[in-house]
Amino acid sequence: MSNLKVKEQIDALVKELNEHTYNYYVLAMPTIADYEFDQKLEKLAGLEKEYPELADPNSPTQKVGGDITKNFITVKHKWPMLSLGNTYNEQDLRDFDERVKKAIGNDFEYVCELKFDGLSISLTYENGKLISAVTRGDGSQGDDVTSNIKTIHTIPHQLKGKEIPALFEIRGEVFMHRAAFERLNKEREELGEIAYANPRNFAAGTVKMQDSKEVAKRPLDCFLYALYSEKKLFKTHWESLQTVKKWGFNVCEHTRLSSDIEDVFSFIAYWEENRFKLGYDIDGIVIKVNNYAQQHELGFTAKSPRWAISYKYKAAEVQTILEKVTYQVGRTGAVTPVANLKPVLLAGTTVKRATLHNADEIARLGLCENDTVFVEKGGEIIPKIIRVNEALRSANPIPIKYITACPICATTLIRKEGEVAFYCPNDEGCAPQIVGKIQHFIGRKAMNIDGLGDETIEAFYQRGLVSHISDLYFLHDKADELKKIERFGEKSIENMLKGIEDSKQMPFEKVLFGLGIRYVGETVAKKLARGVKNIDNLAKASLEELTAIDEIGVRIAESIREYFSKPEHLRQIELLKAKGLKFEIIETEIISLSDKLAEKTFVISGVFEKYSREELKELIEQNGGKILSSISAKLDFLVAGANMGPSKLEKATKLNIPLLSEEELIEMIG
Ligand SMILES: NC(=O)c1ccc[n+]([C@@H]2O[C@H](COP(=O)([O-])OP(=O)(O)OC[C@H]3O[C@@H](n4cnc5c(N)ncnc54)[C@H](O)[C@@H]3O)[C@@H](O)[C@H]2O)c1
Ligand SMILES: [Zn+2]
Repeated sequence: MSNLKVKEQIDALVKELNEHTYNYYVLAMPTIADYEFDQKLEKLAGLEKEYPELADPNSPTQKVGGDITKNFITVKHKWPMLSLGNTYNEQDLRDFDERVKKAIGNDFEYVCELKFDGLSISLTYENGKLISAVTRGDGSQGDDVTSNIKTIHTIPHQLKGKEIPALFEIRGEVFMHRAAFERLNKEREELGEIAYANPRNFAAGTVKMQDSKEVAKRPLDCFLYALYSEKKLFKTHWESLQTVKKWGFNVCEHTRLSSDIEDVFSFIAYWEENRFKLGYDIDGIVIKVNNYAQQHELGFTAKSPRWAISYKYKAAEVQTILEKVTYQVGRTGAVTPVANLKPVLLAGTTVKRATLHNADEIARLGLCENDTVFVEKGGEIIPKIIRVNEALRSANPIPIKYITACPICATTLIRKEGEVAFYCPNDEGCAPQIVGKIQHFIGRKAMNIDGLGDETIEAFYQRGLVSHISDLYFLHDKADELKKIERFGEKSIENMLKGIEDSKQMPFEKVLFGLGIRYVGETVAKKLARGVKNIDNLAKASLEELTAIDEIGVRIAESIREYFSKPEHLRQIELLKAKGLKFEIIETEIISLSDKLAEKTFVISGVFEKYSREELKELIEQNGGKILSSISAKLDFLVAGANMGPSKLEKATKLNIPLLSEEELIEMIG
């Protein structure tokens, strides 16, 4: 090959891999499988080795992938946070073992650990107290996400015990249990929000959120797996793991000390079989030379330690036949295609269905009727179709055509610009949408109506008793018809009617959430309720007015405008109002406590320890102060908490605006 050709190949690979790295770490939306990514990376490394003079110093083989955001303070790592070399096969691992032996002889042990599929975090403890938590970032510096990490229950804020070193760093992996992922992702889907592809992406997205209160609502966990300190505390990694466990850290129990590579292979084989029984995802195992002095002897490459390697599992996959594609219609009208498969055993469970996400996915796969497809069960709970086995395709394949009309009500589907999902716009006449909306309204997080369940709503709808939310409040006139429903006794009817009556006392924010406006989830409903005070203000608010409210973006604002443009929605609201539901917030009247802050203006930003932002706002107003929405020369004080955006800080400094801590503000009020 000519040098020019090689250079072209290297450049193309560098460009492609950098794009994938961006998709993976920054967008959290990889477009190729890890295995394929790693194959390409290996190919690049091979070319660079053969033609070192053509290598690009910016090559992804030379640096740790990751991102640093502008939303957090950047912190330099005391010890770089590196990646790990990886392999997918036995021979590579034997080669690794040989390299180690060549360097340090035969007298050593390995520690085998699970390779948790989350994101790495570095925690620093001073005098037993957690003082900072930083992401890997680009390996030499990362984001300070301390207040978010403090919401993780298994990470101790204060260590107990005597022999704890004054200063040390401990590293581990933040992840989300599969069950929590499934539950939260389902909630997101129901709200019409984009679902996360897997628990790792969900965990990574959560750690980088701006509001720690939101982070606290999403259950994350963390396993610790490496200790760093200036002083030599232990001789071996194994010893350090046993000890940090006693200090109160969560160390995974599935860790093994192996005296040779054969034992490592049995650990690998065991977890290849059993990994799906764990409540969380792993993507392989990690093997580390146990003795620290030997680790030191082996050293590092630019990107990873020479004393450790990961053995990654290829995602479990199997071939089967696509029997047909069916379509589900959700509460918001979104139509989701589902692949119905010839049942097949995969990683211990029988798979009959696989998600197809949307029309683009069907096109990407190029699916045809009766295709033989490869189904993969990665970390994800719902298996997915990876690709088609084209060799087994019939001579005249018929491509799967995404439906153009709703499978339930036959209305022509629409797709909004910039969105991937098709919708059935017939929200007033399409059964799953009608039933789904009422089910959402009565749900635990919305109106929480006692004595009513999803199946009852379905039965009521079938009998023509309800087709709108407001119909629930007319049920008391229909006692005779209710009695005719099987297994629906007098007592149940009474309970239900009481539940419905009681729901009239639910606060505005719950009613607003219950209406099921697309993108208006629980938290958004709360912010809106506080921002607009009542439904009439919301109905007439312009896009600008809506987006001026804390955390309300254009997408949500547009969805609200659209909701109120429909006469039927307005009619429903009038009916519900007439029935006595709450459509305005009960102002916790601003009780004037003092005028100590009179004529002073404040902006509150960041996360606070003692009070929520809302509480601080209330305190300021009760003492005569005024809240402004943005930093300008007019501003008197910036009340600054943790995790405040650096750009805000910069602006305030430029304009010479004094910063106040939570305590200082409280002191001012006295
Ligand atoms: N599909 C794509 O588009 C794409 C793009 C970029 C990267 N990737 C994937 O990401 C990988 C590279 O990511 P990486 O640099 O984070 O490497 P890695 O994830 O393969 O290995 C290093 C990481 O493993 C984690 N880890 C989990 N358990 C551990 C344990 N017990 N001990 C030590 N570390 C443990 C740590 O977070 C550490 O940072 C590649 O192998 C590739 O498959 C995929
Ligand atoms: Zn429909």
